[in-house]
Amino acid sequence: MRYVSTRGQAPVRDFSSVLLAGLAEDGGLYLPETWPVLTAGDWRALRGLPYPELAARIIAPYAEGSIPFDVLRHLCREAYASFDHAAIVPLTQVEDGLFVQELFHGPTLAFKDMAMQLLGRLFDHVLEQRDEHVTIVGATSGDTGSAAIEACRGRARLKIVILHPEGRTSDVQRRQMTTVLEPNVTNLAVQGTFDDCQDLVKAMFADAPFRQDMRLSAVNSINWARIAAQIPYYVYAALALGAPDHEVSFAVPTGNFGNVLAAWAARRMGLPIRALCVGSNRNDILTRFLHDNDMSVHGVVPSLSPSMDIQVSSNFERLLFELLNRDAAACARIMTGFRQTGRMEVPDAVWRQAAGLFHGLALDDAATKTEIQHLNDASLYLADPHSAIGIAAGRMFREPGIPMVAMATAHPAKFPDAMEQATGIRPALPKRLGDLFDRPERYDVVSARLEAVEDKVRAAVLKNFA
Ligand SMILES: Cc1ncc(COP(=O)(O)O)c(C=O)c1O
Ligand SMILES: N[C@@H](CCOP(=O)(O)O)C(=O)O
Repeated sequence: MRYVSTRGQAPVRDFSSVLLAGLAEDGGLYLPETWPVLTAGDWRALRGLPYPELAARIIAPYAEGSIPFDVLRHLCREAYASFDHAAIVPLTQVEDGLFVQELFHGPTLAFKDMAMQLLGRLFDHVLEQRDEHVTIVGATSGDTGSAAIEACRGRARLKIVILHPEGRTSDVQRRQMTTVLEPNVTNLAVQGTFDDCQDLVKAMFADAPFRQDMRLSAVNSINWARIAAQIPYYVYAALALGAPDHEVSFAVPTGNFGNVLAAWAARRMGLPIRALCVGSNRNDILTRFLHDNDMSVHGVVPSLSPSMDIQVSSNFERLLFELLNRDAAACARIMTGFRQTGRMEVPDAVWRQAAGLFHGLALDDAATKTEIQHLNDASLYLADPHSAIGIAAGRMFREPGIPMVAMATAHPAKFPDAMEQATGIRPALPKRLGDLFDRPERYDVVSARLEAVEDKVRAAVLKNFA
């Protein structure tokens, strides 16, 4: 499979090169040149497969020409071997027609492990083949960072530098990152928001000499491989609930728009998905856009669901490119304007298409707590604040006769303070993380200035690859 940039000015690449490149050189995001489409018979043949096998078969067309199928299958088996649940992504029914798919049974207790455990292994495989090293730089609002660090720790050909917004993650999330002391891991606490961290990562990629010298690579969902590895769980849920013979809807708590974009990709592949619903917290730019074509950046406000404290949703660019019929020049123009003004001018026809494709619901903290309480009281289900927002969106847009699957994206134990406020319960971390608060931490605080962050990255690289 070959990949093109949403801004049309970067080289067309294969899967392995897209994996290593992360962000395209023109600032755009890579997308497959064509979408693989499966027939009803193809979907039926996937029913009942163990998750690792299903994942390998769904990802295979995206990796074709780069990663042989046997290698991909082996990496998928390894990636999901350490998950705590036999089903990997179990489905639970919480109400009539409303299901929850738990994506948090991996090593760091959030859905990011679903892709990251595979990406770490893919990086190793490709770097080994090419005899190369890379420096991964990533931005996190709490979960991507620990999942990426866990997937990359100790890998000889990788150096990883993660930027988190100082004081804006939960303590559990921060410690899951900063207590990993392997020499190839660097944590930077940026004096700013997640949007600042993400901007800094993109600015490092835009600094061509720095990008080249440091051999930068990305693990955020700007990297297409992240999205590809998030498609299989939608397929798994849909097949379990009757696809391809019945439609299924999905509700996804949303920040950077990567998870729900993977659901949209599954639909492009021919999976009969009826509704796609996004849930936001008070950082509701996507909901405002879907309701009123108002994609304007307001300041990021802290919430009970810190991983979704995001205003600039990077993956929206991929949807925009598609809705513009892949007009890369128009996409580049709109994205450049957005960067300059903080407001995205989306043509009315494109907005109408987007609003027809996605439903949106925003919950403030009070409504999030009410939803957590309600699920605990009425369904004996303990949902973390992010998952609760997705479940509320699912309930809101559920239709009779169509199963609605809400994505549970994090374990409630990652947010004990919020859970206690909502339910009086402080969920316990699994045994393997029982001493998390006794482990020593290591991180540097840095201002949200490009030169300051580049200096830190340079120092981290020299320290380990010298
Ligand atoms: C727990 C949790 N839920 C939801 C989201 C939002 O997902 P996305 O950024 O893919 O929209 C995130 C962060 O990305 C997260 O960590
Ligand atoms: N919510 C994420 C933010 C980054 O999202 P990504 O999917 O683009 O990596 C986090 O928890 O770090």
